[in-house]
Amino acid sequence: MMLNEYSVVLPVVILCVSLYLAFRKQLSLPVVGRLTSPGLFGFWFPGVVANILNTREVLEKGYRKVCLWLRDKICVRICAYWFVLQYSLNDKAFFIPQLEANNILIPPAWIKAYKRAPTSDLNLDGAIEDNLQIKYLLGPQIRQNSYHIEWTRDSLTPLMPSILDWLHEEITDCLDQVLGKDNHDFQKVKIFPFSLSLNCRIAARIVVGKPLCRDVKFQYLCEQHSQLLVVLSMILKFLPDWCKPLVVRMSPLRGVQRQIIDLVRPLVLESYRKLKQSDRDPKGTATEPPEGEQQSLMDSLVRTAVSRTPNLTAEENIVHEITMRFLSILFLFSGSPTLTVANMVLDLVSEPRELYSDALRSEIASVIEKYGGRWTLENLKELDLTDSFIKESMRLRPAAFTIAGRKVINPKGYTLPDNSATVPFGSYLTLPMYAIHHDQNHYPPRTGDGSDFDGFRFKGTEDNEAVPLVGSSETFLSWGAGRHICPGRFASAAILKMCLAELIRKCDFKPRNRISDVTFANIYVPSKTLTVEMRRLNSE
Ligand code: HEM
Repeated sequence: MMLNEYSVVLPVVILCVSLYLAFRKQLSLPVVGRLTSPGLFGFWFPGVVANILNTREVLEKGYRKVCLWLRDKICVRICAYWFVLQYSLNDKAFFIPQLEANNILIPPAWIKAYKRAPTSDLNLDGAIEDNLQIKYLLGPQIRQNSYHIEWTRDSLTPLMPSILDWLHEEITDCLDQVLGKDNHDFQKVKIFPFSLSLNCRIAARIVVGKPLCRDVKFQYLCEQHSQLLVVLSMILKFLPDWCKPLVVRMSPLRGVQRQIIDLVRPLVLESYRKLKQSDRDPKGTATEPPEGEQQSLMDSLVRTAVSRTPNLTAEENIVHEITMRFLSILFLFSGSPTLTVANMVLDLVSEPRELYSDALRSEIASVIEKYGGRWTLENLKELDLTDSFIKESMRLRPAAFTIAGRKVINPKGYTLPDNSATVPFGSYLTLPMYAIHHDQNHYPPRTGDGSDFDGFRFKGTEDNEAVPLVGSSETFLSWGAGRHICPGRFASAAILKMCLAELIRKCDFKPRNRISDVTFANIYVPSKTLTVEMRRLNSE
């Protein structure tokens, strides 16, 4: 048999990783996952790989509960502790051995204490940096000076009422592009790429405005950039720090960024020069909608950047800084909002039409008619069924299995709220969102056919108040939790509602079965090749 370099390198890599895992400092917490006992060399490795491939099953195993009656019987409790491996609902943390670090799952009972933990102990930036590698891909300033959070809260959200018309226009134009303006035949649309392009358009319209957001080359570059960030962050995660810049330089990323910078430059410079000439609002907040052809929030982004970065004066540095900030906002839109739009359309076509589609269509038609064909924040608030439908879709199909990940950055470690263990520096803590969202004690199945999906469960009834889409709670964690809860959730909820309303108002969909989603490690996404048959309605 011929020996090649792989037959030598691969066993050495497996041996090194196994040795590292076997001798890594062990936690005194229960372990959940396959083949997790550190036996002979190499036995950890398949266990860790199995945990990556079966994250959902492993997490559910750790969360699983016995019925409350059994839980109260002490002998069953002891047996359950040792044999059934149910931790979260017994108010215990557990950990899943992974390659990069210990991944500790916090039980729901500790969420309040978890949210209050000081940032000097548990830190989001550390978790983001390790997972998304933003420092290497978009530059260290994005998280060191994260003024886009302030911009989202103080400019984007308050200006939503004035920019809804632009976004409405963009959704319509995107549908024209995908389905054709006058074509009323059914067409197969790949739902994930469609959703990605719609969300990239929305982000571009907000930040760079028209006409650039309509430029086909610019649209292509934005979509390519968003996808490159996902792939590269996954690769960089497993490489040593010293070679990361090299890998990024060898990838197409910098080339795509350079082209985007060239296209965005004139807009940034126009806004910056305007700002220098005016002495308006030095605090960097915007209270009025922008005017003029460009119709974007570029002015407010430049103003926030300049007020939060006093040493930013050279024009070329400003161009680079603002483009990178735009690309991080674009990345935010190409993540959860893209998955949510794809998932809500898939839920719409796969759930019984008579239960949801018809009711949503008539709610949307009556609201838009009442307000003369224009969407406003006020009339979007009247879409109670639409609000609930999107929330149910987000509940059942969150973008990840766990959420609110934090890294332990205190060198002395972090002591768990029940004092059961001190988790060492570098570990990750996170909440088992998927398992909480799928817990039938919080969310009973639909009456009638027992399906998990109950699209109108969050709407108000005579006995219960509505639970709005933007709301976050210990049983609905899609927007995160605590001090880092998503600042874009108000803008995002309005945009999601308008997207679904416009899709339902303007299109007809053929029903289809929802085939299983793609799961890998913590990721849970619809398949990129899934198609939905849709056509423009004649009345439009
Ligand atoms: C479906 C849509 C969205 C979902 C489900 C979502 C969810 C989240 C989650 C789970 C977090 C982390 C919270 C935590 O760790 O506790 C987050 C953070 C964040 N989101 Fe969103 N998001 C969405 C859309 C957006 C949009 C459109 C924007 C911006 C324009 C945005 C801006 C941000 C920012 C800036 C942060 C970081 C906050 C911080 O570091 O303190 N999000 N989002």
